[in-house]
Amino acid sequence: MKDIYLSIGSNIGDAKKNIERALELLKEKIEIIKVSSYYETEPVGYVDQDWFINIALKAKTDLKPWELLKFCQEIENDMKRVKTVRFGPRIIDIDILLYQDFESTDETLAVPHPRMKERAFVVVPLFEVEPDLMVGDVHLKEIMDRLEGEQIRKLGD
Ligand SMILES: Nc1ncnc2c1ncn2[C@@H]1O[C@H](COP(=O)(O)OP(=O)(O)OP(=O)(O)O)[C@@H](O)[C@H]1O
Ligand SMILES: Nc1nc2c(c(=O)[nH]1)N=C(CO)CN2
Repeated sequence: MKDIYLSIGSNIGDAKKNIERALELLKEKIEIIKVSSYYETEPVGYVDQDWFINIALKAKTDLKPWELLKFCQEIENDMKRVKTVRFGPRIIDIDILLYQDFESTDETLAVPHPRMKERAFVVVPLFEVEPDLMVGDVHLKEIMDRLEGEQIRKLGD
């Protein structure tokens, strides 16, 4: 079994429920080890949209990297994700952040996720799940300390 880290986000409808549904569907093929708190996060990239709810999780799986991508995309499709503008609103978005020590720069599957280090909505929940994580040769704590001031708060705070 390989260790994997995923990021999940939603900003349409009941975002928390959408994420809970995605977690249920993910459990069919991956063993979830730890899920972060739910975070309300300022939209990044395309700002004229509602805030997101984001989480990160650690899991174990026997799926190969591209099988995992396909599985995540099937869940997005099952949940009727409709593509609009780039970085725009979505019912559910599941990104593969890390897959054991696998590395790829392929456009269809880039791992470690190429934009994860600059995104507080990824790094803050991930830090909660695995504070000692290394991303390549950089400690996640160092990445956290370098983040710009993008707004993020735990749901309910
Ligand atoms: N690590 C990865 N996890 C998920 N999808 C990936 C990854 N690397 C590349 N992709 C590809 O990205 C494509 C577009 O994904 P998507 O529409 O979710 O992008 P986005 O969420 O708008 O942007 P971002 O990738 O910056 O989060 C997918 O078709 C998928 O093949
Ligand atoms: N806060 C936040 N902003 C985003 C998100 C997201 O999940 N959370 N996803 C995006 C597309 O990848 C673009 N912008």
